[in-house]
Amino acid sequence: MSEAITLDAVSKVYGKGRGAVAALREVTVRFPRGGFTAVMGPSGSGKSTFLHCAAGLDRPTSGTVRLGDTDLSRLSETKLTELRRERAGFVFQSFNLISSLTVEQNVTLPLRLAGRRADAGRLAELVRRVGLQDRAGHRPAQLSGGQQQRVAIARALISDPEVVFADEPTGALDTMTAREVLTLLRQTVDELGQTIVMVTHDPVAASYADEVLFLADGRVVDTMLGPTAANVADRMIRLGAWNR
Ligand SMILES: Nc1ncnc2c1ncn2[C@@H]1O[C@H](COP(=O)(O)OP(=O)(O)OP(=O)(O)O)[C@@H](O)[C@H]1O
Repeated sequence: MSEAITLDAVSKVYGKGRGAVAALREVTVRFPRGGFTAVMGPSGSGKSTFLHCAAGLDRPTSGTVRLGDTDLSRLSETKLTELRRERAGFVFQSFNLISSLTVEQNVTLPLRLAGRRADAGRLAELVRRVGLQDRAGHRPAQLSGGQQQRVAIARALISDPEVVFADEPTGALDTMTAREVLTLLRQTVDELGQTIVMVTHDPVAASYADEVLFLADGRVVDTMLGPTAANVADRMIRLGAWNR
């Protein structure tokens, strides 16, 4: 099968009765292997819920999520945790590094949690790829925000995951640093064939993707191939994303 992730009629309802909120409504999407997809939409449109359901961090109320051929709804919590650790990588806005561990120890943590050892060659290659070969023994507090996010990217890639989920990966970075991080993500797609799904509110960040998925009110309302920042911004304005 050529899809990395498939969502079929995925709905997510928070709460019950009159207070219930439908955060996702019958969302059906296929993410191709080796593709870089950005997910955008106004505040409250369901982006985080979408990412959490797609990544097996949260369970849909109905519908099916598949990673490769694996139906996530059939997995126990333990199996789901294993799947996330071994077959997915995560990059968050706030880096989520462990402050007492060095760069190399942070990068290899997912493997060690799975009881596996890092291949020394692969670790060195990844640390070099993210430009931190001179910082391998440093701790996060000794690094800039951009460097910390590059550690997080190497950590996301160490298990050679089928997909990397990125949640506002440049949200805490200045413009220049954000571009370096986005270029690095783009290179992992072009050079390693990595699949990336990235939630962002930034049209410039979205322009690094192959395709943009626009959510509004829990539904996919549009897609855009070969996005430019200007086209994405225009579409977001028409969705009322930045109305006050
Ligand atoms: N744990 C929860 N309990 C109740 N409602 C929730 C919960 N999480 C999200 N929601 C609601 O679901 C809807 C979608 O939220 P979600 O966080 O997925 O949107 P988003 O597009 O990521 O928003 P933002 O851009 O502001 O982060 C919103 O109406 C939100 O209030």
